[in-house]
Amino acid sequence: MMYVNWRKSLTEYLHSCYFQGQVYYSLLVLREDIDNPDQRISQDVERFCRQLSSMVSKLVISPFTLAYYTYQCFHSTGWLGPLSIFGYFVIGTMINKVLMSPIVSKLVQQEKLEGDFRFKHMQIRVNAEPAAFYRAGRVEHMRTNRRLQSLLKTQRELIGKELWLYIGINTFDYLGSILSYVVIAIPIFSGVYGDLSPTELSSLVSKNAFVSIYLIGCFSQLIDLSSTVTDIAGYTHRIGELQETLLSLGRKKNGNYSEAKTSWDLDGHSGEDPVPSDTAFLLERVTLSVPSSDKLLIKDLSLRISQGNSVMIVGNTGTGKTSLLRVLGGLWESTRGSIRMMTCFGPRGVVFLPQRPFFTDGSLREQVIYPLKEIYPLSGSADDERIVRFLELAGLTDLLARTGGLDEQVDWNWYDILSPGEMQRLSFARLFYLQPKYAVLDEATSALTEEVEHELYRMCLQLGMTLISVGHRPSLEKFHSWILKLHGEGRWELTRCEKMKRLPSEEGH
Ligand SMILES: Nc1ncnc2c1ncn2[C@@H]1O[C@H](COP(=O)(O)OP(=O)(O)OP(=O)(O)O)[C@@H](O)[C@H]1O
Repeated sequence: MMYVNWRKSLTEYLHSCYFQGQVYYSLLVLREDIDNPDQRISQDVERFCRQLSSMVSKLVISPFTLAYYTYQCFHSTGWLGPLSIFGYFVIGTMINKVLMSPIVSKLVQQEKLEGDFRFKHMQIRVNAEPAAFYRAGRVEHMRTNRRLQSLLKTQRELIGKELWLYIGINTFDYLGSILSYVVIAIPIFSGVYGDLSPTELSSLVSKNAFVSIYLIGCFSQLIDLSSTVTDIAGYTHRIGELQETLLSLGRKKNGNYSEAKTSWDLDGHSGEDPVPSDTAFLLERVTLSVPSSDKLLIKDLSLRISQGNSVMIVGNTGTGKTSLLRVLGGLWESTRGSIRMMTCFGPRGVVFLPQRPFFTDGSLREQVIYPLKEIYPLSGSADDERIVRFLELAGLTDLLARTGGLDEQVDWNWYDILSPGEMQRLSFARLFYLQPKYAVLDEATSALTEEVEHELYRMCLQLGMTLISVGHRPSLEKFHSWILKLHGEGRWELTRCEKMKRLPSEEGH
């Protein structure tokens, strides 16, 4: 029995070494993740602490059990027993090391990809509303799936490699059981136990009985399996819940916005309702309340937003300016009245610049052309020139140098390396690139100076966009034909803006 315990102690020790490797690499990955502020850190810290306490307990106990059983083994078999067991496990360790090395690097890769995948999820959760304004569902789905696929591929490779390690560990377990018989056989056949009766001898041998050792092993495997089954049951439950939620959301889909309008239209067909081509939104007696509290924001608003008639929405904080844009974008439903969006999302229709700029992962080009997956409508150097020109117009020439080119794959988080003003400038570069007929700007220049704001708005008008903007500065009024003032509690006021007329003469300067 003592040989068996010996073997177990050494196996445990080897496992703890392997475990130590895992923990060490977890630490490296953790450090890498700290560079990217991520909810994952708290989970990793928790996991790490659990692993660490388990490892420390094993490392503390192992030397004592090793010393004790070495002595016991030496006592009953002489030097031969401990030496053969040590030799056996040294060979085992060497083979295990060969099998473990590729696993450790794969494990690191898997942890990194898992972190990237979770980070992407977190990014979408945090920026759900801005992403929805961009109708970026499909493109973000594609990008997230790409990360998931590479994570799954690495996990499959890891499982393949772990299989060989487990085969190795089990083989050593099995051969170790036989070795325990061999070790006890040596003193028996060399006459050390010559004075024992056959009954006493058989009881000595039965202490190392192979079947009982293996049976215990089988039972512990079964017990291990039950924890796996518990995990699977938990995951299945969670996935079931998610599926039910998605199904119920699908059923509740906003009737005012058809499937065609949930994505961007690049061909210019809105697909339904033959309507005056110069109208973007038609609101008839719209009443709008906050969904969660029924707080009345706008009552009986009728408005037609058509080409050339830019509208500026003003009002105090919390009066419902952004909420009105949410309704226009189909993110919220109105309480009463009808809202018709008569154009499509995208370059031929309307593009929203949400209050919080939204950036995805990827190169500078991907930020500018977002949420398009590919450049549009030009390609090659002509498109590069356009992008560079629009970056210049947005005042971001230095960004091109910082990123090292339009297509340089950067692994930074765009939110970390851009100032709020630069984020807004980059959003405008995107808008210039997409050149929609209508641009909905929600405090899109709040972090910029009046001069820069003037330049950016002037450029929008030069590119033929009709603006629907939310803003606080009176200096913005001159870019709009109408001012919609929200007073709160449902009250509003629509006035014609005379200042707009002065703009063309200014452009001459
Ligand atoms: N997602 C939400 N869920 C519930 N209530 C919300 C949500 N977003 C905003 N509100 C509430 O709706 C009201 C109007 O908010 P909204 O964002 O439209 O204000 P706003 O006029 O754009 O203000 P600001 O000038 O600060 O941007 C506020 O009382 C706000 O607390």
